[in-house]
Amino acid sequence: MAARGSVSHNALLSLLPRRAVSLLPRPMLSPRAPSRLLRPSKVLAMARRGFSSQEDDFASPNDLRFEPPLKIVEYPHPILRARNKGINTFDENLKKLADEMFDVMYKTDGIGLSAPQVGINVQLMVFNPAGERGEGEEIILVNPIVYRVSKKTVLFNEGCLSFPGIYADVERPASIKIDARDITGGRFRVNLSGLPARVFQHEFDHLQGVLFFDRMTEEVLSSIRSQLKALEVKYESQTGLQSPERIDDYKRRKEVAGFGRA
Ligand SMILES: CSCC[C@H](NC=O)C(=O)N[C@@H](C)C(=O)N[C@@H](CO)C(=O)O
Ligand SMILES: [Fe+2]
Repeated sequence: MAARGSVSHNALLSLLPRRAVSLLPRPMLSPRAPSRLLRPSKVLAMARRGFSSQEDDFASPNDLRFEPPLKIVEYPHPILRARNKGINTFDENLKKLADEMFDVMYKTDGIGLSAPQVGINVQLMVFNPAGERGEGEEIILVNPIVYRVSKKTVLFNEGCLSFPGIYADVERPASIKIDARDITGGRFRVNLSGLPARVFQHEFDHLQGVLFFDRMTEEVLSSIRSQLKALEVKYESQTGLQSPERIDDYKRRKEVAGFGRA
């Protein structure tokens, strides 16, 4: 296994099934607005600069400040719906943050974790589909961008660390092509399929403020409605605040329809 925090692009490639990926720019989904297809000229300019469309809104040192041990933020905390800033400082603090995210992910039996789930609103995710320290490969992705998803979709019974104990079916593309930066700031492109594609998409959604129940059918959503309400009640009694969202008043977010395709 590669050392924590230093998973290389090559390690990621060796882990995952891979088909040749064209280097030609293709329409890309912006992390700021996942449903928006960017113009090829804009994509090219962004690729040359090496940043996503959020370059005007990067995280400051203050945005990246954290106190270990990290705690998982649960639904319906508004942090999970807040905007997540891009990262352009690849320093020791970022490595420590990723390290701490792995710690809390393993402790809570997770296979992936996004920064907003630990209260840090930035474009960072970690995952290890093996779910055990010392097994599988630890992947860290910074400023990920999805530029292609497969037409083929698959159902999977998903759980989310921000919704403890709740599992339900979510349909997502079977495979996906992404651009991202690694923990040192190096850029790479990769194709994901199988469980890595599933975990990536779940975490990528978190980076857009999208939660797994936003992608459930009405029928599936009904099956977990009472559990979601219980979390809303728990939030209200713990914080003394009104829940910022209620499943009973739920209106599906337009941008999540069609897996981010306009
Ligand atoms: C299938 S994508 C799930 C990713 C999720 N990450 C953040 O919320 C996650 O790790 N969820 C866990 C509840 C999970 O899926 N855990 C595994 C291993 O225990 C499980 O099979 O429940
Ligand atoms: Fe989640």
